[in-house]
Amino acid sequence: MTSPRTLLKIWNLHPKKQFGQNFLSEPSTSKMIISRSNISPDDIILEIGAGLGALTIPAAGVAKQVYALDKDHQLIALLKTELLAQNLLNIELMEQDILKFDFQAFVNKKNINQKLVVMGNLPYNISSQVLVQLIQSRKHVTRAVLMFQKELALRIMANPGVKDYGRITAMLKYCSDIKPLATIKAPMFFPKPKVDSEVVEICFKETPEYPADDEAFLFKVIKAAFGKRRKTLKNALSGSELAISADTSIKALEQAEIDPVRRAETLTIREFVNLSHTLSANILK
Ligand SMILES: C[S@@+](CC[C@H](N)C(=O)[O-])C[C@H]1O[C@@H](n2cnc3c(N)ncnc32)[C@H](O)[C@@H]1O
Repeated sequence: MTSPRTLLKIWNLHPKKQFGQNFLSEPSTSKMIISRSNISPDDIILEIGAGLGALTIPAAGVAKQVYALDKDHQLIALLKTELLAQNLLNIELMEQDILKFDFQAFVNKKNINQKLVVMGNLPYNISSQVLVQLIQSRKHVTRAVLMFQKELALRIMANPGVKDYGRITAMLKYCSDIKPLATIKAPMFFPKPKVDSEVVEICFKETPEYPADDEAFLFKVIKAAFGKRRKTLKNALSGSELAISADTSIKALEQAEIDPVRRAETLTIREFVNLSHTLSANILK
């Protein structure tokens, strides 16, 4: 594999900071990630941010099919040429912004009748948005193997009671199991980022352990609760876009057996689900 630095130089390109372009530069790192990802020959992969193909090419060596998207028109042109030269037939490149990607329309168009495995070394600036999008589209996704900046990876794996536990942590806990697969040190990328990265596997559950009657409302409650992190739950909820009074907030919290002066980061998923039920009952009254 030609190094990212050389390849970009040949094409007279520079890494684009605004697209979070830090490319994996060691083939052995890519191989290790693919091997820990446990891809099977039946898997259909959707890769977010193909870049120069560091994960795309080894993934295609194992999976049935890889659909790889990137927003950068110039990188798509570069990678298309590289893939043609290598005669790789089970990769389809798509010039596409993941934040505008419609999973339902995609599986319909490609006539895909199985859940996708999502992969990606995510651009750091859109990592959280992509996670929310995956949670909302998870009926099409069996699992996701994603690389994040270490700090975000630690946040999404945090447990209730610690500072790192936040809105996306709680949403993921509701519907998935997460485990770390590998730490990738900053010098393994070109250009070298300031921090290390972590590869994590997010396995979406068929059914949540504590299913909410209305998942969209549960996610609104979680967002409201974490909206004002330093406030107690009664104040965070009543001052939020749920537009409820302090009385309703206290009543719903008490009915869910949650002390109104607790803070969002102390709530388990079970408590969030109960709270979404008591809040909705009080709002509908
Ligand atoms: C961190 S690089 C990873 C590249 C490659 N997968 C690797 O590991 O070397 C992130 C890639 O995502 C692409 N990207 C950035 N924003 C995107 C978006 N909104 N939608 C799709 N791709 C995006 C960038 O152009 C870049 O190629």
